[in-house]
Amino acid sequence: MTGISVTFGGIKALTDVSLTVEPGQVHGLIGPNGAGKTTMFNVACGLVRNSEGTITWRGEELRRLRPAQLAGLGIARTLQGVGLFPGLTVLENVMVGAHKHAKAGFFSALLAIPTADRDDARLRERAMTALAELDADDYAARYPGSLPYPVQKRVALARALVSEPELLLLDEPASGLSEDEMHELGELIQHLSGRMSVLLVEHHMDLVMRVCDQITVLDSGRQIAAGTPQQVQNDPAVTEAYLGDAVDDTTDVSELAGTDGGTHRG
Ligand SMILES: Nc1ncnc2c1ncn2[C@@H]1O[C@H](COP(=O)(O)OP(=O)(O)OP(=O)(O)O)[C@@H](O)[C@H]1O
Repeated sequence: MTGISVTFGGIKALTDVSLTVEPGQVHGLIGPNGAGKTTMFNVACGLVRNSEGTITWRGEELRRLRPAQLAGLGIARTLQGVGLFPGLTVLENVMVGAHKHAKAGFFSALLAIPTADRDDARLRERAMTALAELDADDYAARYPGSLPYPVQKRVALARALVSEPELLLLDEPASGLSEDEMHELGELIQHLSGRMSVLLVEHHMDLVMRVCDQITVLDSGRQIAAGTPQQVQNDPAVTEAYLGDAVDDTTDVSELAGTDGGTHRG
């Protein structure tokens, strides 16, 4: 992504931000509240349109990226929160993520079209494999609403993984997780980077510093630093940006709590 700018109703949320997720690398996107991380992430998913800049994927410029195109491009994402379908079982939710691999497709399978039987079996197998990788296969027959939040997050991740993406976009995957669960998530992300690239938007610095190969730091919609975890940690501009945020947090943290990232920083 090169020279990305985004304007919301006259307000610039991003100004000339560039980042490249290299193959097989974990790229962290960090910054204080309201820095523009979610906006940049949403541009990468096709949920927000950039007013300037270019997105290049597999050597080709994507002129108009739409969320529905992602799977076909080999890109999968998880969003903040969980976003599972409450009326489908865990297994069915994950199968939705795999449907591009089936000839007839999951939806034909739901309609019980006979020719879909073989595809359905393949989908189930793939979905079960993804759930097993996330240690969530025991919950296959359960409904998401009956499961603890961290398990729901694992299922959402399984749904993203089942399409075997080349690039996985993760928006705050550690939110709501315990220390132990976060540690496991870190190990999983490192493990996954053996077979895909990862763009990680995350507030938990210890996780970011542990798993990322490269980090881009935003503040007030601008890129203020980029480099390895060590380079970024030693960058005075980064410390300064976070120090300012800590002061803000004491005043408006309750206002920010429970929002989905489209928050204003006083
Ligand atoms: N849909 C929107 N309409 C108007 N302004 C928006 C919208 N989404 C984000 N913004 C603004 O754009 C800026 C960047 O917000 P963004 O949510 O991308 O930051 P962030 O770094 O993800 O923040 P947080 O860590 O709090 O989630 C903020 O000033 C925010 O208020």
